[in-house]
Amino acid sequence: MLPRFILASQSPARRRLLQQAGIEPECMPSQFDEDSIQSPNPSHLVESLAIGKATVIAQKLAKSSPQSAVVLGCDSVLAINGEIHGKPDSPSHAIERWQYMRGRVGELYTGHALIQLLPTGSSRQLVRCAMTQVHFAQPTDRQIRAYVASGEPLHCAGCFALEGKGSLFIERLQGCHTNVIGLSMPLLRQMLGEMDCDVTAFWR
Ligand SMILES: Nc1nc2c(ncn2[C@H]2C[C@H](O)[C@@H](COP(=O)(O)OP(=O)(O)OP(=O)(O)O)O2)c(=O)[nH]1
Repeated sequence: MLPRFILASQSPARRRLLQQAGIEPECMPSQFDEDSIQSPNPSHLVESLAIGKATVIAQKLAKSSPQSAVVLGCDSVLAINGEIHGKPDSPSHAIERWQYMRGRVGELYTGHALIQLLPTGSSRQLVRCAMTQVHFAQPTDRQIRAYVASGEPLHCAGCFALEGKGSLFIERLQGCHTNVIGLSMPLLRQMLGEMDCDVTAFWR
């Protein structure tokens, strides 16, 4: 019987990454209050938020009958020149963000929290962070306005979708590219391995 893979996220991008890798997750958004955790350290921030999201769902599942399942929570932020940014607040905020980001290099951090629920009722957890450097191109103001008007950047922590129109404005990356989208797939494989789970066990 396939172990359950629970994605504690509403993110269609994260779900798509898993599905494209042959994992069909059960999506259970955590509704975790992301404002409840603040930190000047981006990796500490995203790891804390990721475990907060995963714990909400793991605790809900633990109340039902003991089962084997893994719960994955994630959180992504963009750090640029020491400032940490989540999703833009508004279209005008997204325009300002791009006018600042263009020509610069940002660091996209994604926290990953895995909680393994065992049939014995016990559980164990792992939290890791991955960082990818993002080299931004220099779109014109008109291009920035057009990109923001498309709506795409408004739902993304880095204010761009790497696999979408945003790809036009990213010169290059240094590090894992799926990490930028919201979930580092090689890191997921490594974390599952540390929990004695082979990622291929989730392939249908
Ligand atoms: N499609 C796409 N989405 C991206 C990209 N970069 C970041 N994102 C999205 C993924 C996440 O949905 C969002 C990061 O925000 P969070 O980590 O707080 O997750 P979110 O609040 O969306 O959902 P969650 O808290 O996991 O239920 O930005 C990208 O390159 N492509």
